[in-house]
Amino acid sequence: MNTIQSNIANLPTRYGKFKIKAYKQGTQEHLAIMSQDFETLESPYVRIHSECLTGDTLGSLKCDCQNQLDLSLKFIAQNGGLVIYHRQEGRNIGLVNKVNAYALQDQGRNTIEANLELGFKEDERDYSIVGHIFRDLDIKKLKLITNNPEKMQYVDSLGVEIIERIPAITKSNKYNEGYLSTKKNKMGHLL
Ligand SMILES: Nc1nc2c(ncn2[C@@H]2O[C@H](COP(=O)(O)OP(=O)(O)OP(=O)(O)O)[C@@H](O)[C@H]2O)c(=O)[nH]1
Ligand SMILES: [Zn+2]
Repeated sequence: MNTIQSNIANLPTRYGKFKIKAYKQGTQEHLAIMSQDFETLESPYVRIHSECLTGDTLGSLKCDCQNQLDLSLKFIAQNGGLVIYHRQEGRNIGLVNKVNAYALQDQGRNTIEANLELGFKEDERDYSIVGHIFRDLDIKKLKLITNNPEKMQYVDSLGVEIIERIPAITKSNKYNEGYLSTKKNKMGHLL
């Protein structure tokens, strides 16, 4: 798919100073958020963060997304690396479908059952933009911040070496316990 990209700009944040670059693939726009020293790093820390408006922005307690994003931005500001803000909301089913999935979860379905009932796979994400960003930013080895083995397999399939996996585990609460246990027991997440 045709991809266009922006120039690099400065982004000072509450976590520290970053540089950002935007990429557009089809109708989706994504961000690479880099530490100041990014270009000097041989094997940067990398977080591929999947967009979750309800968690990242609204502070929803139904998932662990906001805590993971917070942890990643803090860690990368301090230790050097890159957060890819991968804008595939709701494991790429979009907001309307994700809210419908949440309505089904209100009736007792788990996160996988709700997706299947709406006619989607349990995970519809496509990581091709990540490969594009790695090539663009010349990343050949990295330390990946994730609990998701599928992300590791994807990075591996690009021929990019994962030197180390850093777990992205945050404190659970009574609203996301079920979600986290489904991810662990049914989706193979390393939790
Ligand atoms: N369809 C759907 N998407 C959800 C639900 N809860 C969270 N999401 C989305 O799931 C994505 C985050 O996936 P997670 O499984 O939490 O984590 P991950 O990105 O696969 O793995 P980590 O790298 O370990 O964080 C985001 O795009 C969220 O919007 C849900 O119940 N249904
Ligand atoms: Zn979330």
